[in-house]
Amino acid sequence: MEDLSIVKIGGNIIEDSDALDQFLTLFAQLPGHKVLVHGGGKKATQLLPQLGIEPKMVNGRRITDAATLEVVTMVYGGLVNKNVVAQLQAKGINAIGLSGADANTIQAQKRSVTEIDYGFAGDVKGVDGETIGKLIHIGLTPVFCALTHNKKGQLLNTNADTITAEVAIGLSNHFNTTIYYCFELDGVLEDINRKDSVIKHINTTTYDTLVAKGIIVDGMLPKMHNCFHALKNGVKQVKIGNLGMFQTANTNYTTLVL
Ligand SMILES: Nc1ncnc2c1ncn2[C@@H]1O[C@H](COP(=O)(O)OP(=O)(O)O)[C@@H](O)[C@H]1O
Ligand SMILES: CC(=O)N[C@@H](CCC(=O)OP(=O)(O)O)C(=O)O
Repeated sequence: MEDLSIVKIGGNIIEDSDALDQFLTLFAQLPGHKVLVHGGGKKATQLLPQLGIEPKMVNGRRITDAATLEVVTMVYGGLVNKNVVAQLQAKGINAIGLSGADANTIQAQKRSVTEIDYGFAGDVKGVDGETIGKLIHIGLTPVFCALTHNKKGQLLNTNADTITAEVAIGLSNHFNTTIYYCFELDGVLEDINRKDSVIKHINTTTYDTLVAKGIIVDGMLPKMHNCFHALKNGVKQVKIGNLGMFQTANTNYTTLVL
């Protein structure tokens, strides 16, 4: 099987035009088959109050009422996705922007209501790895936003880290997949105030200790959960850090192991 890289770009990079340009240059240089997934949660959180809608997050996931769904559809599927695609085209990459509804690539179901009603938030049910693989084999580079659908006409908002893990799992029957979760730091840090305190390897046991010590918190919690889920379901490697670092001999990033 051929190798394939799935790269997730974090919200803080999307917000900074210079950092985004640098990131997309590195992504364009990445050899072999590749897929990009982007979020944009930060942009949505900034825009929602300007439109009179209060942003609400619980455990790193957005409570998505009907008005919020309209805004995130415009931001993730429109503004962010189309800008990223246009910038990749300018760098010689034949990118194609996709939501999960496009070519029915990612089906999801509305998250069931337990003690929290997340509204139009979607849990992924299935990924059509074969169709995504065909797009890749005709020379296209898929760029996924954080939107899925339920195949009954309803768009759903799905965490971009989850989309990354599920698309990687769906492609693992067709490629040897490696996930790179990229954000503004070099990896998971032992001390959030010391950028050089990167933890090089995390397994499920050390993860539990890091959570118990309060070292891994906030957005890092669902990200790490997605990392282990991917490794348990056919993804070969998961790395967290900075895309520039992965392309050098420097190993000062975080590698997840089971
Ligand atoms: N131990 C840690 N090391 C690094 N980042 C951490 C850690 N614990 C929590 N974080 C937070 O996780 C964030 C990245 O996850 P997330 O909020 O999902 O952002 P993104 O959209 O950039 O992927 C970091 O910006 C940081 O604030
Ligand atoms: C359901 C849910 O939480 N969806 C996320 C999707 C965007 C995202 O994940 O963006 P980042 O990766 O930049 O955080 C949200 O609306 O914030």
